Amino acid sequence: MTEAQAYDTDVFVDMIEAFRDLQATLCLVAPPPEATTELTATIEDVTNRLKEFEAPEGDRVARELGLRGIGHPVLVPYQATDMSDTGMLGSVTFSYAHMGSTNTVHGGVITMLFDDVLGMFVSRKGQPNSRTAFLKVNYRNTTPVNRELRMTASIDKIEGRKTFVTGTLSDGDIVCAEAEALFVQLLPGRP
Ligand SMILES: CCCCCCCCCCCC(=O)SCCNC(=O)CCNC(=O)[C@H](O)C(C)(C)COP(=O)(O)OP(=O)(O)OC[C@H]1O[C@@H](n2cnc3c(N)ncnc32)[C@H](O)[C@@H]1OP(=O)(O)O
Repeated sequence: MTEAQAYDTDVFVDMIEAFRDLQATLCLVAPPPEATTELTATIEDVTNRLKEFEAPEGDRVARELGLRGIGHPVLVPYQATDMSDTGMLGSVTFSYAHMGSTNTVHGGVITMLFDDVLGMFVSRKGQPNSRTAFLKVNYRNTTPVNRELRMTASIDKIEGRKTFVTGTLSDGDIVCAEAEALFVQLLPGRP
């Protein structure tokens, strides 16, 4: 993105934050039918207004790679707080939008987070243009929503086009989930 577009990116992230708040709030309410119908129309109005700004692949802000997890409406926003060539530390706070059973995070969302975080780390410190070949997640304990959790990622081995990585998600001293994954760098010319 150009410098002029960087400001617009910040404004876009504000909109995504507002959308995330909507998603989390939707998981907490029980509106009566009349209010639901009225709110549905309001959401449809917003969607139709946004459609006026549809853009070609490459110009879409949510797909801006540097913003992954933060500028994307579905991915989980996380912060990478420290990154070396072989390891990464980060933090993440899940919201009510990510809830499976009461106040705990849906397992599929945790797997999505690992795919995104480990994929980002492989792109930056392993081999760019890699895709997930496998991703195994062990759920060790339930994962709470609305609590800052710690993430780690590390590159264990690189063999040819293959980067083997592991990751953890912890609540203080409690390991919530662990992941191991293989990312394979695409052959030249592969879309
Ligand atoms: C800065 C901002 C960043 C931004 C960063 C953005 C981060 C985003 C992260 C999201 C990442 C995704 O979700 S990606 C989307 C989900 N994943 C996919 O859709 C991938 C679908 N699968 C594929 O496209 C393909 O199977 C590939 C690319 C994974 C591999 O195909 P290929 O290139 O033809 O390679 P292939 O010859 O089959 O395999 C190469 C080597 O890997 C091994 N291998 C391949 N698959 C496996 C497997 N499942 N389990 C074990 N080993 C495997 C082979 O045995 C071989 O080993 P050897 O004989 O060489 O020893």
